[in-house]
Amino acid sequence: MAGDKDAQTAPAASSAPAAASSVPAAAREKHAQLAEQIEEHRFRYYVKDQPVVSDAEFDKLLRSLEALEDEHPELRTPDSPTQKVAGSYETEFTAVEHRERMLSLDNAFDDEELAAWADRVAKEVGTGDHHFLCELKVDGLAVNLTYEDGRLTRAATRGDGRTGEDITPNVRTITDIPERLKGERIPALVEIRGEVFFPMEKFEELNARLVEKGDKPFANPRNAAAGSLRQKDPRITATRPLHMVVHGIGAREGFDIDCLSHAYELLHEWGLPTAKHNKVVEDINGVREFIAYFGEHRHSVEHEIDGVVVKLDEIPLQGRLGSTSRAPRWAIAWKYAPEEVNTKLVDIRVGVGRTGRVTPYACVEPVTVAGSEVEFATLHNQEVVKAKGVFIGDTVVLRKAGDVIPEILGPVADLRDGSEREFVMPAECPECGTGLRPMKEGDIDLRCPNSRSCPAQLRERLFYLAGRKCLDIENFGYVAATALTQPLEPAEPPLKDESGLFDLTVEELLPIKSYVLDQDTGLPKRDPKTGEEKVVTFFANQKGEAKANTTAMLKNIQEAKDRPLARIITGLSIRHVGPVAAEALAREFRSIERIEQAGEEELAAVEGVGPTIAASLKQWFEEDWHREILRKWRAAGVRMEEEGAGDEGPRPLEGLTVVVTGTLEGHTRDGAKEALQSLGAKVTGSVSKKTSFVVVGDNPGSKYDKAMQVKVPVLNEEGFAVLLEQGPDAAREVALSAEE
Ligand SMILES: NC(=O)c1ccc[n+]([C@@H]2O[C@H](COP(=O)([O-])OP(=O)(O)OC[C@H]3O[C@@H](n4cnc5c(N)ncnc54)[C@H](O)[C@@H]3O)[C@@H](O)[C@H]2O)c1
Ligand SMILES: [Zn+2]
Repeated sequence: MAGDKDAQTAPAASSAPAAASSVPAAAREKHAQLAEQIEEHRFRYYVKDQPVVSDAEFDKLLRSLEALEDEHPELRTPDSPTQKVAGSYETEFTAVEHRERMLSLDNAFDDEELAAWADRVAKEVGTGDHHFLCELKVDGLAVNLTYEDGRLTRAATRGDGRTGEDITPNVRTITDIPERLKGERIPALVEIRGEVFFPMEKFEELNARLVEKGDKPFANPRNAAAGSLRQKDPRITATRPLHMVVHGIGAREGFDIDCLSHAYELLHEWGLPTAKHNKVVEDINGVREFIAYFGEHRHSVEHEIDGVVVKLDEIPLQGRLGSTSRAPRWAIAWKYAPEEVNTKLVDIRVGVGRTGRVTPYACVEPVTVAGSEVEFATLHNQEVVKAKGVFIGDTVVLRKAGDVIPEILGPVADLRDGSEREFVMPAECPECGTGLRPMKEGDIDLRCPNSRSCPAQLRERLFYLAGRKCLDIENFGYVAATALTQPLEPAEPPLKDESGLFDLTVEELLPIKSYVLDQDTGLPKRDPKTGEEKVVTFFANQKGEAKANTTAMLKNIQEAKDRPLARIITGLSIRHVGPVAAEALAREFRSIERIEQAGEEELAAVEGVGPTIAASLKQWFEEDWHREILRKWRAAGVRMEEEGAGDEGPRPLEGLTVVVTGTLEGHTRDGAKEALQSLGAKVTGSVSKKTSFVVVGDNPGSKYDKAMQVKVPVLNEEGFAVLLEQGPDAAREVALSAEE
């Protein structure tokens, strides 16, 4: 084996140039170099579980080698990396032979290659009926499970396809994998192939644990799966949340099957973890649909996927197509655009948000991933930075999944040279210099407590207030927010907090000169030509008159006074009070004044509010300058009440607290709620002694029992109508009361 391994790391030696070769020396040398690099990467990937390049980079190397061999077929010797499944390495595990070879897969990188493969299949299998089985390509590591008379007797990694590593004790710790198959038609022998994976949502936790112990964190979940499974001590494997998905069958005895898809059904009955999303389709269009569908729903699958594997479903036809030394001809892998890339973590800086939260973020060497260029990635808080085990200067794996904001998965620890340094959370706000602190005991997040005049917080608040979720003021973006709160000139900004927003005059705006700040970093943008910080006169034109946008902005600000109450509340940037809570508050209290007057418990009882938000609201109203904002806005004519709140009809149910449960005929749940609320009742979600009535429809559930327990009057459909039409006294008379 040792000799074998040497040959793996120096393939050029074994394919020494034949004297009369027509291949130019340069091409030969290039080939040798590429082959060596590839073998090195494979070793790091398969044996050390610590690759130093991304899969995309690796695939590119392999493709270049293939291209070179296309050009000079003489270079395509049997020991070229293009012809082999992977390396045969000597490792800490006992080597075991697979009964049937475990192969890799050929790739299709575009529709043309996919269609060419489907055509080739059709040609080879003749005119007969055939189907394509579409499977998801699970991103993990391949294992081979041998079951003899239904008992798991061995588990192995893929290795070079013929010989793998014996990892039986480790695999026995995976709960998905049955020790014994159950059910009928259990064969004398069957090799089950599948992919072991590590769930994304558990990944951060694992790295945090490793870092705490002083061990190297993993760069991504795939490496975590491989590294967890390939542990010398299976007790360590047992602590890792590994799962498996079955994706193939190897050698078998006493097990005749016509289609792979049918075989999976049987495997499922035996208790094996088969895939949930497989689909048999008629033709290449069906394949395309499957690929397109999961391209869009990639992240609603329970494991990471990096593509789709298309297989000929009919097993006899698979046999007719056969395999190359590396891959079956009856299957092909379609790879989605990679979501993970490697890049350099140049720096970690901190940004200050609208509620004062100070968030570290990563500045990386710009890379393109999932179609867009990424320069920054959030790191959430100082604990997350520590838990991820990343240092400034590290090469890191950056992930951008769908619409999700980019994140750093982990460091490529094997590339460290000692120059990397740990991130230290600053003690002071980068924008106003105030000392940072947690707002209450136990908080991980550090905040800048200077919420009124910290320029970053004010700028962010104002930008949010003018934004879509709140006042939706057109022509009022990040530059306007910057210019109004921290201009270069004049020295006094027009706004020192948001109280004066509706009193702005055009005269105040015209002289303003300001930087253009980058929203991601809060730093001034620079002119690409001169390298100097950009300064703009944002509101005035060259003649010193108001720009059309400025006039429009001022007009839009005035119009925004009439936005619905919930949007005004959202715009106050009260901690924890997002649009949903603001809606609930507006619906329940119908005016800012009533919210201010409400007790903490009363606030907390509102569905969608709760104790955290209630406490935060109370705190907010305690600040003088917050109340000043409300006073000035009110004076400027901003709507502080729900429409119709002042002139509504009688509120006969004022003071009542009602719970609605089960389905009521003639009302939706919300409809019933609104009817009650419009008459002044408060509607809550949980029954207590303070509840005035519980309205029950069909299938009322536990709230009904609770009502009976605490002896709250219960109203059925009819009782509910009485309550709405005749009020609480009449309703009490028709209530179903608890049996004494
Ligand atoms: N970053 C690196 O340094 C490095 C080094 C070596 C390999 N790699 C990566 O490892 C991957 C491994 O290459 P490979 O040769 O195994 O080829 P591959 O991953 O492209 O395809 C073969 C493998 O896919 C897996 N698979 C997942 N779902 C499957 C399904 N439904 N049906 C069948 N098989 C399924 C099987 O384990 C099979 O062995 C590539 O993505 C490559 O980029 C990376
Ligand atoms: Zn600050």
